Amino acid sequence: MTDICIHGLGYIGLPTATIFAHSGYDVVGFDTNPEVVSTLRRREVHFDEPGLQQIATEAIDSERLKVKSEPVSADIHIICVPTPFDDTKKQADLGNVAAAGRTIGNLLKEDDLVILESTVPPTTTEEVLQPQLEKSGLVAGRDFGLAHCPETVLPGNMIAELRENDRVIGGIDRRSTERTVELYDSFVEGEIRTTENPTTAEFAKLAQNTFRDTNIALANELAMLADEYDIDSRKAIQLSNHHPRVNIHHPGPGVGGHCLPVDPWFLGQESNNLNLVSTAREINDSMSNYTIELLGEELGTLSNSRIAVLGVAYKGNVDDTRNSPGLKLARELQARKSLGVNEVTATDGGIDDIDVRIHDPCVSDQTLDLVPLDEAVRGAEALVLTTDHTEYAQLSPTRMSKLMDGNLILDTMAHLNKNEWSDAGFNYRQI
Ligand SMILES: NC(=O)c1ccc[n+]([C@@H]2O[C@H](COP(=O)([O-])OP(=O)(O)OC[C@H]3O[C@@H](n4cnc5c(N)ncnc54)[C@H](O)[C@@H]3O)[C@@H](O)[C@H]2O)c1
Ligand SMILES: CC(=O)N[C@@H]1[C@@H](OP(=O)(O)OP(=O)(O)OC[C@H]2O[C@@H](n3ccc(=O)[nH]c3=O)[C@H](O)[C@@H]2O)O[C@H](CO)[C@@H](O)[C@@H]1O
Repeated sequence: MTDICIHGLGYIGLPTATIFAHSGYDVVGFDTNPEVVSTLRRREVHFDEPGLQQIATEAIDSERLKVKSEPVSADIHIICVPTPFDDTKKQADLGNVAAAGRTIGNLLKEDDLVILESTVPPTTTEEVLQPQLEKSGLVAGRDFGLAHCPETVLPGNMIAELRENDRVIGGIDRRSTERTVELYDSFVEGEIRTTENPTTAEFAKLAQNTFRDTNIALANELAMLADEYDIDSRKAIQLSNHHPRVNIHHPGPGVGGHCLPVDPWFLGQESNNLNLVSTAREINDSMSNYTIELLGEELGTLSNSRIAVLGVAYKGNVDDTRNSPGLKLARELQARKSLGVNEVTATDGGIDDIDVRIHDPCVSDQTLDLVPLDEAVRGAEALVLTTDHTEYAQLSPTRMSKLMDGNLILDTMAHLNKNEWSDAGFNYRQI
């Protein structure tokens, strides 16, 4: 008998399935993507997450975790499916959550427990998922349990955070909440806090990411302002942060990933009260334009320039390119070529024929036209560092200088050693 069926074996579902298996449960991991299933059955993890390959393989080898392309009946179902943002409707796309609900509804037995882990707009558990489950004829709260338990792990540190982070759990009734707390208590070392309903748990999760996104927007605005005074924004922010009640985040090339650029929109998708939050989103989204402005300022013109964009993962040491600032920058520079935009110099109305080459040591996506480092850098007038991969901290300015035709390095994450690059003859700029 299967104790737990996990629906969706991506960045969240696979580590979760693995940790439950290691906690002694019999777990089936179900994914609708056959490639994910076959890759995992070969004992290969289809994305980079430190430490996961080993513990996932151990869980599969022990047969505590079975990977399947069909869902199974189980006492507990945990939903970890994607919840992308539909940019045209400006709403969360909850199609995967509804589909998982339908699938589970077909398998549901009395006294089962269903837990939604995916990040969703407030009310989703009760208004989108519950009706799908109740198509089974069973009633939530009476015949089966239902709760939201949002995931808060940080990519790159997931294995530790799965155990150590605090959790918020909101069931549709007290018994659903208690059963869910008991389940997570088997491995969570942080505090488990409960809410009176799933909506509060949904809201609290979104508020965390909205706080971070809005804080980064403030840092980005401060960076643009500091530049007007010709001062180092990061030093100023660092000094500010010595105050016991100030904690400003870091500026950068924009905010990427599957969560921060999306979750603030979920929070207010039905509301007219999203003001500060939506402005913050716009500021963070505009950082690619600001980066292009800086490039134009330093190069004089972007026409016929060659630019190397280093880093298309959305942050350092991960392979995830979802909403990546580096990729957005590269695509916007490339679009100027095809559109014939020449706003930066605005002198001759000609075409910005920009040769943009992109490199990333952690990303292997064949569709992105990535090139080896030397090929990206050779003949470039400017390097733009958009991801703080550890590997990039080892770049040799002397070697880069020999390959390049120009001497501009735009270090959007302040990841490199400014003195070392300046001493090597670079015009070093950061955001
Ligand atoms: N990635 C993160 O850092 C992170 C952190 C916290 C919360 N979350 C949230 O967790 C959820 C999952 O995100 P992710 O990054 O793991 O996504 P992902 O795209 O990496 O993985 C989701 C998996 O679900 C599968 N899937 C889609 N529909 C399915 C269905 N109906 N039944 C079974 N499998 C299905 C997909 O094939 C995919 O393999 C999202 O709501 C996300 O916002 C993500
Ligand atoms: C509240 C919180 O911590 N939530 C985390 C977040 O995980 P994440 O990987 O998306 O988060 P970040 O590491 O913050 O990166 C996001 C982007 O912001 C850029 N950035 C970051 C800090 C900064 O000072 N200046 C920046 O510019 C960075 O480069 C990157 O592009 O959401 C997950 C899913 O909900 C959570 O589970 C996880 O806890």
